[in-house]
Amino acid sequence: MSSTPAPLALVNVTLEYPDGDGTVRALDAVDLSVHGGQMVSLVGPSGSGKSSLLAVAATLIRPTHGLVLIDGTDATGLGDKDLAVLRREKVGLIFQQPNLLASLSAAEQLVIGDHLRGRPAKAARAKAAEMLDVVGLAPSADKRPHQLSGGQRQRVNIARALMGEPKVLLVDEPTAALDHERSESIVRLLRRITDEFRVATVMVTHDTEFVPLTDSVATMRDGRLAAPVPAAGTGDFPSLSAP
Ligand SMILES: Nc1ncnc2c1ncn2[C@@H]1O[C@H](COP(=O)(O)OP(=O)(O)OP(=O)(O)O)[C@@H](O)[C@H]1O
Repeated sequence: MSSTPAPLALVNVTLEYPDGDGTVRALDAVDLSVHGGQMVSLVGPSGSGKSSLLAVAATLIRPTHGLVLIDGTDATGLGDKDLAVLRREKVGLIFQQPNLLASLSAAEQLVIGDHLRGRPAKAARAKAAEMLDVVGLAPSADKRPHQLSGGQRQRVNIARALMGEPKVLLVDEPTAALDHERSESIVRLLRRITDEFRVATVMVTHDTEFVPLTDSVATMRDGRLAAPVPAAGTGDFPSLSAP
């Protein structure tokens, strides 16, 4: 066993939102630990707390109680500035909608936010080229969003999330806007990235057919998270062993 801390650990996390005179408990004593190279599917009915869990893990929302450990650092103990740095350096976020800027090329989408990391422009451009290559988009580096397919735009989104070499990748419904074939290739890409970069990945998904491509599946219900179970055998996925 390695003594390296899990890149992502939520310990007894509770999140309450104000609701009229009372509160809604969106997360209720959630424990989750994700290791480098591990990909966890997060499933559960609408309103069960999946987006809340991602937002807390991303340090975008502070939990009401509990600890959020990112690469061993307790995010709940940090001020806003340090939190922003931690997020930028350790966490990659991939939402359903790529949110790309219409006037920028694929490469420019990756470079534009990168100056906040203090990387020189030339190195940022080289990193962007490298990451576009990782997601199979090197030939499209100069294309703007309208010249790319939905799947390609999602690949740009993924490449952008990798620019800071994150330890944690949080992915919210990455295939919601895509057809079956493109959805499968996006989940396979996330699987490969998780393996190659040894990142700790949590993917919220409604597409349970892709769950077997991940290592384990954790189910949310009413803000409570059941302990993850192995994903293998949770669905019929004949092409699972294909590269
Ligand atoms: N900003 C908010 N203010 C008040 N209540 C909220 C807020 N955001 C979420 N909630 C409530 O918290 C609970 C969990 O919501 P959350 O969006 O995390 O669930 P979800 O599983 O992601 O749902 P979906 O699959 O529909 O996206 C729900 O009862 C929801 O109504």
